[in-house]
Order: sequence, then C-alpha cells, then structure tokens
Amino acid sequence: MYLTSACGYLLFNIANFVLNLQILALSVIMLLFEAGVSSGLENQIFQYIDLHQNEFIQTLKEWVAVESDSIQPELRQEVTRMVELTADRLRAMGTTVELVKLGSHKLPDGQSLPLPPLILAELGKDPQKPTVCFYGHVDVQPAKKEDGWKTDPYTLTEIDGNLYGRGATDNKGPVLAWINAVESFRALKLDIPVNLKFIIEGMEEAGSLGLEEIIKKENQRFFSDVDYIVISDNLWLSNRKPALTYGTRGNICFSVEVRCGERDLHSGSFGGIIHEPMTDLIALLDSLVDTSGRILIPGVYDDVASLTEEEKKLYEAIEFDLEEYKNNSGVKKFLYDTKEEILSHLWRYPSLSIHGIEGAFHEPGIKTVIPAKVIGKFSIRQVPHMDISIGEHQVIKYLEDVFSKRNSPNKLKVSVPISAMPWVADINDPLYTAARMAIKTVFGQDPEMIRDGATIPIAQTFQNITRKSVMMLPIGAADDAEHSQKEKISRHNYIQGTKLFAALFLEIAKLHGQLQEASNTTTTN
Ligand SMILES: NCC(=O)N[C@@H](Cc1c[nH]cn1)C(=O)O
Ligand SMILES: [Zn+2]
Ligand SMILES: [Zn+2]
Repeated sequence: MYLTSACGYLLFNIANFVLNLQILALSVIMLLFEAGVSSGLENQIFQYIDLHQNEFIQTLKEWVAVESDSIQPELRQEVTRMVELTADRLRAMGTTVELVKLGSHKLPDGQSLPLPPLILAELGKDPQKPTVCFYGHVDVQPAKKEDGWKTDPYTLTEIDGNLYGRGATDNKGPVLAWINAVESFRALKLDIPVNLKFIIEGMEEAGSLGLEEIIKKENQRFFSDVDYIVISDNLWLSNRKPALTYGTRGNICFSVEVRCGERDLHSGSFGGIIHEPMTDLIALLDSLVDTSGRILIPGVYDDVASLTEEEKKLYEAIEFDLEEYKNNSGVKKFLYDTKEEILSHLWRYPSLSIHGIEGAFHEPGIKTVIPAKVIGKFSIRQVPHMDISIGEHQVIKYLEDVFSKRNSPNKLKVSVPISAMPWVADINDPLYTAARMAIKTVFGQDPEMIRDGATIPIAQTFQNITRKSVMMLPIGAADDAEHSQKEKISRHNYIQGTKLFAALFLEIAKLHGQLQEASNTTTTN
C-alpha cells in the first residue's frame, strides 16, 4: 500500500511537471506574440547570434585594442591600421573593398598629416533586391588610463554584463554588430535579402575630414543604386528602451585666440602692467552665455524653427526618466525640470558649450606664469533652420565688439575649424517603418522616436547630396558614456543590436517588395 501511494505521488508529480512545462511553453509563445512575432528564419539567425556571442565579443576586444584616436597626430598610423583591419574583416566575408585615398590635412602648427583611407565596400548586386548602405566610423576619441578610467581603455573588460573600453559603443561596437549580422547570414548559408554597401571612415571624431568631397564625387557611381542609408552612431534616450533617431543638432566649433607677444612672462615681473591674454579671453568666453543657458549673441535665435503642435505631441508620447538621465550624467540639478523643456533644449534649441583653453596652465600645482597666447574653444549646437555662415558672422562680430570695448592692445583671432549642419528626417519614410518592425521583433516593444542633441556631421550631407532616405538606428543605451571615462556597451545591447540589424535586412526586403508590388499595380492600372 505504501508502494502504491508512493507511485501515485510520483505520477502526480510527473503530471504536474508536464503541466508546468505546457504552461511555460504557452507563456513563451504568448510572450513572443506580445513581443512581435519572429519568423522561423529570424529565430534561426537569432539562435546563431546567441551561440556565437563570445566570438563577436572577442572581435570587439581586438578592435578596441587598436588605439585609433583620430585627434592626436602621433596616433594617426593606428587609425590607418584600424581602417585596414576593418577592410580585412569585410573582405573575409566576401565583400569587395575599395580603400579610397583622402590625401592629407594641415595641422594648426603647419604640419601636414596623411588622412586614413576611406572604405567603400559592397556585397551583392542583385537588381531585384534593395540596396542598404551602412555608414560607421572606426576612429575614437582620445583616452588615457590617467583620465580616470577604472580599467585600461584599450582592453575591453566585461564587468556585470557591460563591456568597457574606448570605442565600445562609439562606434566600433555598432560597426561590428552590422558586420556580425551579415556574417551570421553567411555562416548559415542563408540568402542575404538586401544588397549591402559600406562607407566606413577613420576621421569622424576629427570632423569627417575629406568625406563630403568623396560623397559628392561618388554620388553618381557608388551611391547611384543605394536605396537606404543607415547610421548607427548615437544612443537611446533611456538605459533600457530602444529608440529610433530622426534628427540631430549641427555644430559650429570656434577657436578664439588672444595673444600679447612671443613668449610667456613672469607674473611677478609683468603682472599688473600688461593686458593679460587670459583675462581678455575669459571675459570673451564669459560674455557668451548667461546663467540660464541662454546664448547672448544677438540674432542667434532668429531662425530657430518654431515648435509645432505635431512636434509637441511627439515629446508628450516619450517615456523619459529624468532621474535616470541625471544619474547617467552624475549631475544633481539640470537647468530645466520638465521632460518637454529638457528634450526641446537638447534637440530643437541651440546650446553653447565652452570646451577648453589651449595654452592655459592646467597641471597640478602653481606656475606663476602669464601665458603669451591662449586659445579658447567653444561650440554652438545648431538646429533647423539656423545657417552656419550666418552663425559664424554673428559670433565673430559679437566677439570683436566685446573685445573692442576692453581697449586691449592684444591681438584677437577667431576661426572656425569645424562645422556641421543639423539633420531631420521624415519619420514616415518606409525605412523607419522597417526599423520599427525590426525593433519590435527583437526587443518586444515599440521604439521611442527621438532626436539627438549631438551631431553626426555626415547625416545631412548624405541627405543633401544623395537625396536617399537616411536613418539613425542606435543600439547603445543612454548610459554608454560616449567620449567619457566609462565608455561601454552592454553585452545585451551588442548582441541584441546584432539581431536588430539582421532583422532589419529582412524587414527592408519585405517592405521593398511590397512597395514595388504596389507601384507595379499602380502602373498596370
Ligand atoms: N557620436 C557622435 C558624436 O559624438 N559626434 C561628435 C561630432 C562633432 C561635432 N562637432 C565636432 N565633432 C559630436 O560632438 O557631436
Ligand atoms: Zn561616433
Ligand atoms: Zn564620438
């Protein structure tokens, strides 16, 4: 009897276990449905990506190890090496690669420095398929361990699911995620449903030198059969919710030089009897913006596009966690308190930031010096419909006026080393529809439709010159700390980002087919 009841108990437990399994399977199916259903093909690709994630991370580690800093002249060879490494990777997956020579550029001290080549590459030329061109960059911002990094910036280090390293999110991770997606199709011997083109540069962080000319030159050749251009070089607005970006601000970078003579002076021998360049410069920099962040240069706000009702609604729909955004910055109080104010001042109003002073004594300790020449660096993030050359004139005139009131005998020189236009895309473009679908499939939620306060110089250039649809599809989270001492991409975002790009190829192909079918029906009717 004891045995019978033990058997009964065992059978009851097995039945319970099977029932639980069925419930679990049902819940997974329900979740998949809620998440946006992924097809068998997608599942096969996603599984491959999951299984090979450590290999993808290993390649990112190898890429991060190259100090491809495009700002410091002595590292230029490393940028070129990084471009060549990227070209090798593209070739290995069957891509035809062209390394376009960009010549050289002059540094402020007159030195001429070679520019790294630009990659123009293509994979597939089927006239039945749409052609998607991916833009990315493999150069990085400067980084040194002494800047306050907890880990070596050029050794990709995984801590709590985050991959820390310079370039991990800006922009080596996303470039590799795109390549990983293509490689996954090829490894599974699956037909890639789109033709692919790549434009990968090594000078983005230094202002995309030489790129605009090539785009103009290649417009009738390389870009002639491109249907869509995708850029993945920015971040989500939140740490968890995916986003699609339809606009960026532009930027005009100013250098303001004030000089009194040829050499630095002892402040004991000359302090009190000369007009000091640093004092002039600080007065000039202090005249640019008030305590509420408002730019004081007359005319700057004249051409700013007015806020439409439609735009207001877009902001209202956005989930924005102000506390999370503050935590990401490490700053306790912002200039504004509401979501609408913060987003609009990041995305659709100009801002002025002071970046640094060249020639200022900045080491620890005291040096009682009067620097002979100092150069202030600041920039104005521009928005539609501000004009770069009008902005330049307004700033130069204003600085000259402020300077003339100081009666200083010093020499003032204002220059504009880099400028880039703002960019806004049409969110109703089919490319955005395809990306929305792909995001829903991979992340199980709709993306936040966002703009970005930063600048991707090439976005508007692509749009103006090629007249193709341009979209920015970020895979990095808001706390990825681009340009900062804690730059990272999470393992999750890197791997899901790889799946997202694979899903995008499929969605673009589907949508393109539907569009073509619709246009054929219209023509036959
Ligand atoms: N990830 C994009 C980015 O950081 N872009 C730079 C480009 C730039 C603008 N002005 C000078 N460089 C940015 O600061 O927005
Ligand atoms: Zn970037
Ligand atoms: Zn950057």
